[in-house]
Amino acid sequence: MAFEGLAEKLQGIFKNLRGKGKISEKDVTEAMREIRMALLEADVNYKVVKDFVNRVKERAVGVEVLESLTPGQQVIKVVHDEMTQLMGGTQSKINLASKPPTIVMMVGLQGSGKTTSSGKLARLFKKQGRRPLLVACDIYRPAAIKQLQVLGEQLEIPVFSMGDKQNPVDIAKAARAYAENQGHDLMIVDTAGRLHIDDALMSELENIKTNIRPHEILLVVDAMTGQDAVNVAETFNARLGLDGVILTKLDGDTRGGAALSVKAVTGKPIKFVGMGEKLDALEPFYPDRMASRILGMGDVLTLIEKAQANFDAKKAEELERKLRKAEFTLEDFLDQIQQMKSMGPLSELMGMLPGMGQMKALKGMEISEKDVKHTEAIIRSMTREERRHPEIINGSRRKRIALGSGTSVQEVNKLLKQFEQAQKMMKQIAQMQQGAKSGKKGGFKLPFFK
Ligand SMILES: Nc1nc2c(ncn2[C@@H]2O[C@H](COP(=O)(O)OP(=O)(O)OP(=O)(O)O)[C@@H](O)[C@H]2O)c(=O)[nH]1
Repeated sequence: MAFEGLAEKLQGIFKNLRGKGKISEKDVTEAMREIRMALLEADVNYKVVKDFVNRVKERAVGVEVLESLTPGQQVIKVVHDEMTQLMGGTQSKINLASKPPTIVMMVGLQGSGKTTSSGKLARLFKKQGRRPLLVACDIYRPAAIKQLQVLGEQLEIPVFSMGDKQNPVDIAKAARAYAENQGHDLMIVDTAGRLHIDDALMSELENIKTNIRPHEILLVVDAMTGQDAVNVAETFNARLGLDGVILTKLDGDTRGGAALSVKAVTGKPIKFVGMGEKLDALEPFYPDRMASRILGMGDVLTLIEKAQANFDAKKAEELERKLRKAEFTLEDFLDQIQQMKSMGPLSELMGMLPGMGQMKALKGMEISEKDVKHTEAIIRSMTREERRHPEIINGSRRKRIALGSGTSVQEVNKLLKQFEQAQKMMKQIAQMQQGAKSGKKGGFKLPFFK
């Protein structure tokens, strides 16, 4: 996960502060020195670090912080606020045209994830009820047009292309006429990239910009390249005037410097972040939520949104009913696993839970894709009766299930044990829920259930 090293260090520093009943200016100075080091090690631009630390320190040594009842918490709040500001304060959205189609021009270096992000963005807009058109203007990289066409097919979004013999400016102009004709309210233009910034690339992009006057120019940069990404953003901004940035590959183990420096250095906000290779792995960028993730406070809001987008409301209701009656079967267990899987990698989900980032022990416990596949295979190899009444699964049945699922008897045993524990836990939760409903002390409500 991105930011892991930084998050760990910051949490260590905060733990120290929280542990003190009263903190002095000297404590703050010491903490700021450590924060400065942690940010520099995370590859945040040195000037950005300097300004950031100065701002935090100025606020943190104020009377309202030091004299407060919870000075440690107050310092953390100041860091959170300033970090949110550093990344742009609030979410920045795409500029939409008052008269459609909105034209979004995607620019960036080769391999930054430009073509993939064009597809992901088109998908997001389609989900919001728009009619996007993808436009293939990268005539230099032989496979680029094909790549966009394949993405278009997967997403069921039309792709406009005129092959690689026409001038990109002409293609873009023809695409706009086509979009107007066909009632597309949005077009996303995938332009060519180069390995390095060069004059020919910039001139071509300027030319396209002058001719189609896009409402939004988005630069795609790879978070893994750290400060290089920030330099690239500065150069593109100087020549083209960007509206925003898409930071890709934030699912990798980047130290986080780019995310924290781009806005401060270029003045242009990050609008989306790429969180994986899959086409649904593009998220709107919320500075406050990202700051929470970095500071180990979790990102419960994004987690809830993901859950809402992926969990089937009917199934959730059904599950609640079963929970109440303590009728949780292996079939439900399989359903749960499948729904969890569609929310994305477990490691990413755990990073969004408050305090989870710190729990090193959990890392070892992480369920791999392979485990999930085996669990699915085992449950699928059971008969309906066995799934509903696992207590009938005796030795010979276990052998048959192991054989059928291509696993071992030990794995089948392990799964049945895990299920038994899950069932016990579910029973307890159900009892506590009943307690909560009847107003008994100690009851609590399950998240995601009304
Ligand atoms: N892990 C991860 N991989 C990504 C992400 N975004 C893109 N990629 C991968 O990065 C690689 C390059 O992406 P492309 O979209 O082909 O890059 P491009 O910028 O269009 O490259 P050119 O067309 O050559 O300019 C592909 O393998 C993508 O799957 C992301 O957010 N996370």
